[in-house]
Amino acid sequence: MDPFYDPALSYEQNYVRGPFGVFVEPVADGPMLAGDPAHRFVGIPVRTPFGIPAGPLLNARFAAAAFAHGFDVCVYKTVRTRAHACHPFPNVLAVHVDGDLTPERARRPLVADDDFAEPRSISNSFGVPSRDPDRWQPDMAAAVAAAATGQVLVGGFQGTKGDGGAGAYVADHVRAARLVVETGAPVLELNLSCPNEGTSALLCFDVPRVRRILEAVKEEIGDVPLLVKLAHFPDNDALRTLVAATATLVAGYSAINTIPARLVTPGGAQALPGRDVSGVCGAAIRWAGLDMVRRLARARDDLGHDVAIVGVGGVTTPADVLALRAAGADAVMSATGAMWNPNLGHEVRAVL
Ligand SMILES: Cc1cc2nc3c(=O)[nH]c(=O)nc-3n(C[C@H](O)[C@H](O)[C@H](O)COP(=O)(O)O)c2cc1C
Repeated sequence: MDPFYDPALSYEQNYVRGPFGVFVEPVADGPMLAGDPAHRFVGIPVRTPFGIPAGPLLNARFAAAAFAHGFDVCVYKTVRTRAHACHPFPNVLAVHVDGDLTPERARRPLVADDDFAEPRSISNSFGVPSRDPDRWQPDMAAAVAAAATGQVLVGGFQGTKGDGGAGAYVADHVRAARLVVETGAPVLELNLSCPNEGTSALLCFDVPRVRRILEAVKEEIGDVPLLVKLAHFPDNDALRTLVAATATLVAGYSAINTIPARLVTPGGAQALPGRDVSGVCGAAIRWAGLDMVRRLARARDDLGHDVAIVGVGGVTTPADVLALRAAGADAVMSATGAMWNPNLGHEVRAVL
């Protein structure tokens, strides 16, 4: 099936012309025939606690198509407080991993090309592009409005480092959160784990800084549920420290983001212009999403916190969704899997 985001086109071309494939075909029964919301997600009634995480849904047209095709919990691609350019093309490549992308395997280069065969793992390297808030706020509001009964749009955002030091960085997160709330998004998701920012030190591993940011954001947004997006934590003590320090400030944790690895062409040259490391997602990281959900669920139970867990990583089938739910996920999302199978929402509705 043709993906709804076309890797052969630039981010900008996808933004302007997309989505593609099944997502632009008419929907027979329409989203309004979704039936009664049988589940709750962070207190909100939803038809199914399944959808698409931050990334593939570039704007309101993509989000509306995802809702219409039965993805009931959808995250708008992460935005910033100011315009930010996309990394140079290409942004999505096929990545060839023989088996799981373990921490040990991720230390060696991976071959990347445009052969998107199954089992499908890909890399995405955008650098979290954003339009100016004047542009994305009305569009995010349109995405919020595209949700039918039993569906929810999550507003994805992150802070941007500037010249102003730690205080300004915290303030930028607060401003971003406020701008997202202004769109009417009923749930927010703060990305603490982008590996495509040109730094190996992901924000989610810096617990004191994360806590400072979350306290300030929480103060700003009050009761609007806030999710935070995490990377895979190899160290379980570090994960438990993060949960203990933040669980009273958030409505839930989404895990995982991509796993960074060095990408080379089949000939051994650097695969992407200007950056040698890129985030890998899809089949090869399924083990890591499952592992994080299990450990987050254990930490939640041991520490006695009432937080939601959103399982992400390598989900391509309804069986993958059920496995993450059995591991403790309250909701499940698929990026790579949904891009190449836009019918996955309907397939998951049949089992949840
Ligand atoms: C095209 C694409 C763009 C992405 N952009 C973002 C983003 O802007 N913010 C974010 O938090 N995660 C982003 N991600 C990561 C996904 O949300 C998800 O965590 C990751 O792809 C693992 O899920 P998967 O194995 O189902 O793809 C992106 C993923 C893809 C495929």
